[in-house]
Amino acid sequence: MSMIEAGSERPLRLCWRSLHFVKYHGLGNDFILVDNRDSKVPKISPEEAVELCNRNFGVGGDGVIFVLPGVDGTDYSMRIFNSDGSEPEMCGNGIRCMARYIAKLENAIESRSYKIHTLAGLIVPCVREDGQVVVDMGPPNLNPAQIPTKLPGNEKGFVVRAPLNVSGKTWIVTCVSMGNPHCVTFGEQGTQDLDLDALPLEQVGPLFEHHQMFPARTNTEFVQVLSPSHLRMRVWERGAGATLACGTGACALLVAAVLEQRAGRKCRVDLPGGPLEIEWREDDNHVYMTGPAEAVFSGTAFL
Ligand SMILES: N[C@@H](CCC[C@H](N)C(=O)O)C(=O)O
Repeated sequence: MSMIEAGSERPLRLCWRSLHFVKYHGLGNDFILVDNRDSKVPKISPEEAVELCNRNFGVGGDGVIFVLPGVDGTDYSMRIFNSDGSEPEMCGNGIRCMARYIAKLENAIESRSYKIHTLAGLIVPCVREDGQVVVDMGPPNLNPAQIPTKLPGNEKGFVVRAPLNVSGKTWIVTCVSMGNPHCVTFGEQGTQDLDLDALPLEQVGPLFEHHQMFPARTNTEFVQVLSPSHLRMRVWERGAGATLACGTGACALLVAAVLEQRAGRKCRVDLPGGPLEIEWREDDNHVYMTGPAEAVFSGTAFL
């Protein structure tokens, strides 16, 4: 028999199982981290992740990240469930948090790199002694079919400065995958600069996320160019909504800014939660992200 708790649609559980977790954040993009090294299967379901991420009825977070055993010679594997229960291929702020968590679990006392298998391929974070984490995010993918987007590529086959009609307004967008899909815009057609503070993100964000041109939905970065080495962004994340930071998004916007000849290959990217240093190196075509990741608290959740 189940009873309904006052003020919620949730049945009152008469028995439950417990789950140890550690809460981390990367510039305010916050995650519930689970030590899942004893199993190849995540300890909780996507539905339970939705409950855990609820900021009133659960722990609260933008996602749940699992530290799983490595495969094919990697040290570990990462899987993540967004706060809506969907599973993205990669998570930039999240992998910095995971690297710090692994260093804690291993009682690492010096700088250490980890080979981590993800659904986006091999990602290599390095925890520095100052606590900053440098992540080799791999190469960007500009192939429209693999981003994926239905927007047509230009003469080089890339979606760069393409028009996208969003509820009657034409935005100019560049699409990049960092293992997960990103739609980057510097503003509407015919406008010079995007006023990020005036942007109605809660209204316009979902229109991009669920746009028919993005069969797997998309993360969307709205960008202001402060200088050729200094960018500012707000983000509407696929499966999480408006977040304070998006690491893969910061990488995608740097690539888009270079392709649109708005910035150089090494930039400071200001997100609402703080700055990241992003570099798209010509020698290996990889994107590198440097930023913090902090543990906030640990606890036991009841499921
Ligand atoms: N905030 C993350 C991105 C997490 C996944 C994203 N919501 C998606 O569904 O692709 C980051 O820092 O990259």
